[in-house]
Amino acid sequence: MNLMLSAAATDSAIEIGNDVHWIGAFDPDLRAFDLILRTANGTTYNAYVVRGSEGVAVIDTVKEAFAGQFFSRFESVADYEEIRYIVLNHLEPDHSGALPELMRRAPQARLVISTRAPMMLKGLLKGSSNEDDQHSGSRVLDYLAVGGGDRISLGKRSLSFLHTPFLHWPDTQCTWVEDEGILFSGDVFGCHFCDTRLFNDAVGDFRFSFESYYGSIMRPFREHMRDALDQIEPLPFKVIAPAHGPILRHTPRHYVRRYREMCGSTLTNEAAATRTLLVFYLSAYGNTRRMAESIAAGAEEVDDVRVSLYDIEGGDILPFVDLIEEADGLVFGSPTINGDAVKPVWDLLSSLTRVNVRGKLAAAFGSYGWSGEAMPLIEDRLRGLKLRVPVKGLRVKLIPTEDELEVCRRFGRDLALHLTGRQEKKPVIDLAELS
Ligand SMILES: Cc1cc2nc3c(=O)[nH]c(=O)nc-3n(C[C@H](O)[C@H](O)[C@H](O)COP(=O)(O)O)c2cc1C
Repeated sequence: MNLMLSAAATDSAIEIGNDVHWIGAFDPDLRAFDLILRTANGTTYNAYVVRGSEGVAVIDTVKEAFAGQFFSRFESVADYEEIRYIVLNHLEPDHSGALPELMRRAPQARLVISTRAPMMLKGLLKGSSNEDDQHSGSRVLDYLAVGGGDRISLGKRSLSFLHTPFLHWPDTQCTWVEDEGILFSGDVFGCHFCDTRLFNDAVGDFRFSFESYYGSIMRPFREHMRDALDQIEPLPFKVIAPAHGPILRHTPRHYVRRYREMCGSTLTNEAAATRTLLVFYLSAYGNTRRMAESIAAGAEEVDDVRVSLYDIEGGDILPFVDLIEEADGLVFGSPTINGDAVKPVWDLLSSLTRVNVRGKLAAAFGSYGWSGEAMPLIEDRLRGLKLRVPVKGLRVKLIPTEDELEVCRRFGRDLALHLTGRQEKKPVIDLAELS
């Protein structure tokens, strides 16, 4: 069966509840989303229209290139003059792309955004170049900013809002249609999976995509996710209508439960009371390895600190992401090769964008021959990732001597003491300056 052909043939709205329709777009050819997420069979941009006794509300739009599908589907169930509200659950361009044109077609409509959205609205619309768009852009700034618990009315039916910021943009919110039990959850519970059968009980198996979307997009914000789930779980929802992928009408609570599991603690750390310090390194000739071992040994001397030492040469770095998320301190060691740190270290540091590492303690070290760029470059990256780098990094020229290994041991001890808040006043000797 060619699922995409059937989609192309019918650009009409799909009913998802009583007077509630999906008017989104299918994008079956997309293979990489936002540069970071690979998709197996594309994605959908989900937009919806909710009818009340006094007009309709549109919830989200689609990516600009797919506006044709969106407008056709809208026109199959409503007229532009009927639109009272255009609700954007967040302003990301894949959901706001058709907004300027929709505002032009429905000049009476009021834009409804979260209280965190106005600061970004102007920035998103300033790209409009022709006069009409400029005009709609300035109109768009006449918005209604809503917070948690606020309500807008369509006569007998009303829409209310959940304040769920940072999932995954600062301005994200969810929209709740109580009488139908439909939660329009934005990107939460979404995934990149394109199947025109649209509902979770009708489409192919999309679990891999649901999980990887959480892992790449939502995971860095898991504290915010827990707050959002606290608000979502008590709702008597029958349908969850996310902004991408299948609409969850069959056992939607399973997906909420899965999110709760995924945003819980990833590990069972037997020594939960201790602080954890992870030391990652690579070493071609054993010099950085000797430094790593001495650093780990020094950290081990401090009570209540559990130290783990990992050689990341050639291995898969993904398993470390869970460990990193749970750890209190991270230390990275690399020799300098051709004026840089080596690739597995950069790969591991790149993977840190998948988790929230802000504020964790971090440090860098490594052996070098003459220029020694690796350590300062790693340190810069750690600071860029908003890690805390309280102890200056450590470099040893070529093979570490016993004295230099002793400095490494003190460096490790110093880091561990910082983790426990018991740091000593005396700073570690700066080997880079001695050599
Ligand atoms: C191919 C190659 C390139 C290197 N490039 C540099 C460099 O650009 N700057 C530098 O300071 N050291 C450079 N070195 C020296 C290493 O950093 C030095 O030998 C270091 O002690 C190796 O540490 P390891 O045993 O932990 O791998 C280079 C070494 C190799 C083998």
